Amino acid sequence: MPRSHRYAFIQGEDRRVPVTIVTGFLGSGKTTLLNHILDDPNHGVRFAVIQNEFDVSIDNKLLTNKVIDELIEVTNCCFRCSIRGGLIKALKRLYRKIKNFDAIIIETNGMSDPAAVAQTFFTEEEINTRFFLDSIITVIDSKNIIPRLDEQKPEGVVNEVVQQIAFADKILVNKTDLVDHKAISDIEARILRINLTAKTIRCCQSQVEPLALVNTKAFTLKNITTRSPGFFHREIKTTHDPSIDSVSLSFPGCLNMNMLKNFVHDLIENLGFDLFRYKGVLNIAGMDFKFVFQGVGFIFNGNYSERWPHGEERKSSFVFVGRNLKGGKLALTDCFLSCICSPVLRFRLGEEVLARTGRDNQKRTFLGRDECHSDDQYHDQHEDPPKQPLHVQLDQEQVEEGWTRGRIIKLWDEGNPYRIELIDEERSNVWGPIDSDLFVKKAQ
Ligand SMILES: Nc1nc2c(ncn2[C@@H]2O[C@H](COP(=O)(O)OP(=O)(O)OP(=O)(O)O)[C@@H](O)[C@H]2O)c(=O)[nH]1
Repeated sequence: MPRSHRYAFIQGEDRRVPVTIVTGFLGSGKTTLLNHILDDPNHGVRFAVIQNEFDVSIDNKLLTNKVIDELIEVTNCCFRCSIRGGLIKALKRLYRKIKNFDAIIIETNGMSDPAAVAQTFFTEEEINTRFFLDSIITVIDSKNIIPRLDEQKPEGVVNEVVQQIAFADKILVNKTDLVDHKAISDIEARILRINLTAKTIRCCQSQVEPLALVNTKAFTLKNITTRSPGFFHREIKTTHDPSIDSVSLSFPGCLNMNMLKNFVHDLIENLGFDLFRYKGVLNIAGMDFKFVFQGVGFIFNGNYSERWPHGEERKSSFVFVGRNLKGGKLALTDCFLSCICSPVLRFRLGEEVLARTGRDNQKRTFLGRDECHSDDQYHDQHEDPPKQPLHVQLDQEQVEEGWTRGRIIKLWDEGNPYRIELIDEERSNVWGPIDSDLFVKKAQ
């Protein structure tokens, strides 16, 4: 449906705007759902989106090029605190623009209590006159949900995942591609034990027909007060699980991609399951494109995305949320900061150097010529963001003795400080991954 033919939401006397709350644990697929709804050209609905972010704003950077009529970000002082105060302000800001959209989607931050968000629509008179709570949708990650449900919390601390399921009107059992049928049935049985009335929908990549989710009037006071008799009088608790913490930072400077690969690889291998969610946008030395990464547990995803706009300060930002990060908190920040490198290199274009290629001149320490792109390919590739998945190659243990004379033929080649043509029969090309004597040194 073309966007000029608006979907008629207003029926009868009720001219209020429907609000959908999307909740779900960290990394379950909420932003994926939002993107799916916003990308769908058929519904013709104009959306205002309110995103509740961690300390560092990264999610709106992941919602790139979307048709959003209003986007408001609500950043918490602490990633687990209630978003209510910020939400009320955001909704009031939307009063003035109410003609610009047909529906609102609120994406909560994964650790929020959906009941606290829902209460806003009943305790604030001003909000209740213009908006109504249409439904609470909880997205769950089929791969990780069971251990999260089974987690033993300290006395008085709520299990966020149980809360999110308990208050849902619809539950999207997402990431079904990562589990088998039996696991999905087990998950649905567990959901039923917590919430008897919510409709469950199995999906992959949060692919659910948008109009089955928005303006369905699935939220009813009868349901919520049956599930939670104290809903209206419920005190919003902010008792946090002390073992869950977040680390975030935004900092200037450019990062050496190869150092970063080593560090991220080790980090994920060591902390694995306890890393609930991590994401970031990084400024990689020698690259004109932002490197966007995100992950849940052991599943890491990273790629170059859009070009850094002219005039925008190139900064790196990241956020990690997990269990028992405390000890590693400083180490985590330090590791990122230790990957900052100087964009000014020690050697110049054309200069002769010694490249560390390994014993017997195997020349495979960095990169064989066949794997390097020709200059034409390089330029072609840079019209679009280069696709360089973050996977780890550099292992100091594997670097054997052996140096080969070569000539620098390119500076900052795909995140590597040097591309070197070796002076040998094959004239092989290798990358100098870090500007250090460990890898590239002055020719004698
Ligand atoms: N394999 C698989 N991956 C998925 C699926 N849905 C989402 N993902 C991936 O899971 C990761 C987290 O997805 P998001 O949509 O960002 O999750 P989120 O709930 O918004 O995360 P936070 O807001 O950070 O808590 C991303 O890397 C997605 O690409 C799915 O159905 N299958």
